Amino acid sequence: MKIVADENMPYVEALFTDIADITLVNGRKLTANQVKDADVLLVRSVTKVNQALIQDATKLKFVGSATIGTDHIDTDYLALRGIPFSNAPGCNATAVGEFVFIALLELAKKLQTQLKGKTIGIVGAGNTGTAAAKCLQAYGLKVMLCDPIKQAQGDPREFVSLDEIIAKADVISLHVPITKTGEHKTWYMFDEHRLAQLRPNTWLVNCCRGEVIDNRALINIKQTRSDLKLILDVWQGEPNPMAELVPLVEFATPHIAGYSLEGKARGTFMLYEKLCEVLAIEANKSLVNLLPSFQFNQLSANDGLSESDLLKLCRLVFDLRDDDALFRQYFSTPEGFDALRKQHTHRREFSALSLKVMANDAKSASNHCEKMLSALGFSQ
Ligand SMILES: NC(=O)c1ccc[n+]([C@@H]2O[C@H](COP(=O)([O-])OP(=O)(O)OC[C@H]3O[C@@H](n4cnc5c(N)ncnc54)[C@H](O)[C@@H]3O)[C@@H](O)[C@H]2O)c1
Ligand SMILES: O=C(O)[C@H](O)[C@H](O)COP(=O)(O)O
Repeated sequence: MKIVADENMPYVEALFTDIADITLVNGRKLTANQVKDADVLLVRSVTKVNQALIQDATKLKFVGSATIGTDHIDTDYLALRGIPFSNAPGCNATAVGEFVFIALLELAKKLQTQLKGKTIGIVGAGNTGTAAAKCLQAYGLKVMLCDPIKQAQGDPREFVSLDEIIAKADVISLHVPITKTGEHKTWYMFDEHRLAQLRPNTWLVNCCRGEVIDNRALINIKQTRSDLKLILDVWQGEPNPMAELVPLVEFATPHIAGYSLEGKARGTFMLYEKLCEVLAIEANKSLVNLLPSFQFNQLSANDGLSESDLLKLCRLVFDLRDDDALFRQYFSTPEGFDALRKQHTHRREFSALSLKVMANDAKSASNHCEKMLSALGFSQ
């Protein structure tokens, strides 16, 4: 049996060697010829899986994408061919949630202000939006959720409209899939008109898909609205972001919000489990055994962490400034965007770090700080 897999999918060899021969390929440049004798195809978001790619792959019995998004997959064509498909919903939600939290702490630091006290609007309350809300609420921030689809499905959480988020939130973070049609389409959800409605000093975060914001309109509005602050992990036209936009952005990263080591491992592992199910074989590997130990195993923190202390702690698992600096230097070089993603030093999730909080006051041993760090996801 032959598995063709994206070379940027970690742990493929560790998980699939016992099942099949593995050929690793450049996912962005994958050709129909490379796939034609594959039994299994494992991709990431950069590979368009459609009729043109797989029509000659007559032996194909499974396609997996180690991603949350499925906009690169022609699922109708796969269904027509009767080829089972699985993505990896939720695999990198924690990574995205922590990315948003850390990026906002970084932005507050850069602007010499505080994140504490701000009201956050989350647009799209699925896996990643919920994970972001969890971190932000753990830090005591007021979070508003907008998700008309979940609301209509009877999700018991409280929801508000997008207009209310735009009118009331200090920070807006986007967590929707890219959809081009229908009542809730998200393509250019933030077009010229919506961008013009943003309140003074709004912080806008996009780590879902670039085309949810009209990037040309964003460039135009930033020319006159320096009060708007931007954190962009995703870009219209990847892998070629609009060069004029990058200097206008406070933090710029190459679509790596979901790139924690845990998130990537979870994505590959979910496909491993699914393929075992499809092939009716036992899944005898374990996810825990894949992950290396973290270099900072256990730390003690003093009670009463300031926002600045909290950011220092977060930087131990992920220092966003490194990715931002590399992005500005290399995004416009040939293949620079993809190289930055490939060479991204996989960060860990908060759970990799065990923290013991030393109470300043013996009476407050079970203190607020300990609870907050635990709710953020740090181990204890
Ligand atoms: N930057 C990254 O590294 C990264 C990582 C993971 C996911 N993503 C992207 O983020 C997207 C969201 O991921 P997820 O795991 O949260 O997906 P999800 O499917 O769990 O949640 C998406 C939510 O958006 C809601 N939604 C759809 N249209 C909406 C609209 N018009 N207004 C408000 N809400 C709307 C849906 O009802 C759903 O609850 C993915 O589709 C993917 O494109 C990016
Ligand atoms: O949709 C997703 O899951 C994310 O966008 C994912 O992080 C994309 O990463 P890629 O598959 O391109 O490595």
